[in-house]
Amino acid sequence: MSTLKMAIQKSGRLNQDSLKIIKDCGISIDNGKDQLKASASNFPLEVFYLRNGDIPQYLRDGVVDVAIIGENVLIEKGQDIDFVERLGFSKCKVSLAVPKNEIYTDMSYFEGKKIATSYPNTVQKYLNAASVSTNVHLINGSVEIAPNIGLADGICDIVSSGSTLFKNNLKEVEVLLKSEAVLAVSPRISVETQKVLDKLQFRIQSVLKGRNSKYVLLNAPNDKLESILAVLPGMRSPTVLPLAQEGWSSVHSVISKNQFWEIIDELKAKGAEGILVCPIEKMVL
Ligand SMILES: Nc1ncnc2c1ncn2[C@@H]1O[C@H](COP(=O)(O)OP(=O)(O)OP(=O)(O)O)[C@@H](O)[C@H]1O
Ligand SMILES: O=P(O)(O)OC[C@H]1O[C@H](OP(=O)(O)OP(=O)(O)O)[C@H](O)[C@@H]1O
Ligand SMILES: [Mg+2]
Repeated sequence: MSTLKMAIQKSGRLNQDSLKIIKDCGISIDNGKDQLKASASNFPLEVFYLRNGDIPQYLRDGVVDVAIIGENVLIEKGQDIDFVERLGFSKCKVSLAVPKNEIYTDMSYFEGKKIATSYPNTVQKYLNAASVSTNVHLINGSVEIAPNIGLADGICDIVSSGSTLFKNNLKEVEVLLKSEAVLAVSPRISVETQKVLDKLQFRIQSVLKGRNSKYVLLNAPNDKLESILAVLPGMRSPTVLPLAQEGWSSVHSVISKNQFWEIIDELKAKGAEGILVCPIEKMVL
């Protein structure tokens, strides 16, 4: 079997969650701190620790077969590279921001002005779509400081909680895109290696489904069973087992994290008792 070469970020925001998802797929890698490359002992996988910004080019050249990377970086530097899975972590936006006390109505604000950013292509595309002519100034870090030191009138950078903007007296005025970590694939992946990727992707999907679901156990009086079962989805349908105590049943089901609290409230209102909620490690449908 051929070996799948995967790039992950060497250090930074994506590193820990990328290693965690590989681990949760049951794959053991030696992630010694100073190594730039590591092999899995129980799956045909090699992991390369690289700078996030360099990864699109490595994918394009086929130096690596797949990568865990922010969708924002693909949009900026790898429009020709597809991704096959959204991974549900490192969620953020790429936004334009201006000093807090500026009056902002629309994109015409930026006409003839200067924007500092690490995302020049993304910004330029947005400016073109709005037919605004602006000077885009590339800087690689600490972008939010630019307006305060007179380097630019506005900035375009990643926004998550908004606290970096707040601390620098800036306000978000346009959201250019929303992003999360994705599994990107080299256009040069071989047919043989694609088979290994399919296996890995199957595992990743099982892990993600598990992360997005909870296993719920509860006790229900038999006379209320029907209405309780009506709010429970389950994988196929809920499991119902008799309790030792006459007139009661134990109900087991799987609930999506998104609907979780609504369903729990409804279950309680309908007479469910002793509700237990457990994490799901993996889910294979
Ligand atoms: N504050 C944040 N909240 C959520 N996700 C973020 C945040 N900042 C960055 N990200 C996501 O994590 C990715 C990596 O960000 P990070 O700042 O660690 O690396 P970088 O400096 O852009 O890249 P490099 O590895 O080239 O140094 C970004 O491309 C983005 O997708
Ligand atoms: O909206 P917030 O939650 O404040 O997050 C946004 C900040 O996070 C990122 O920087 P990071 O902390 O990764 O530092 P960096 O500039 O060194 O990459 C990004 O470049 C923003 O500055
Ligand atoms: Mg950063």
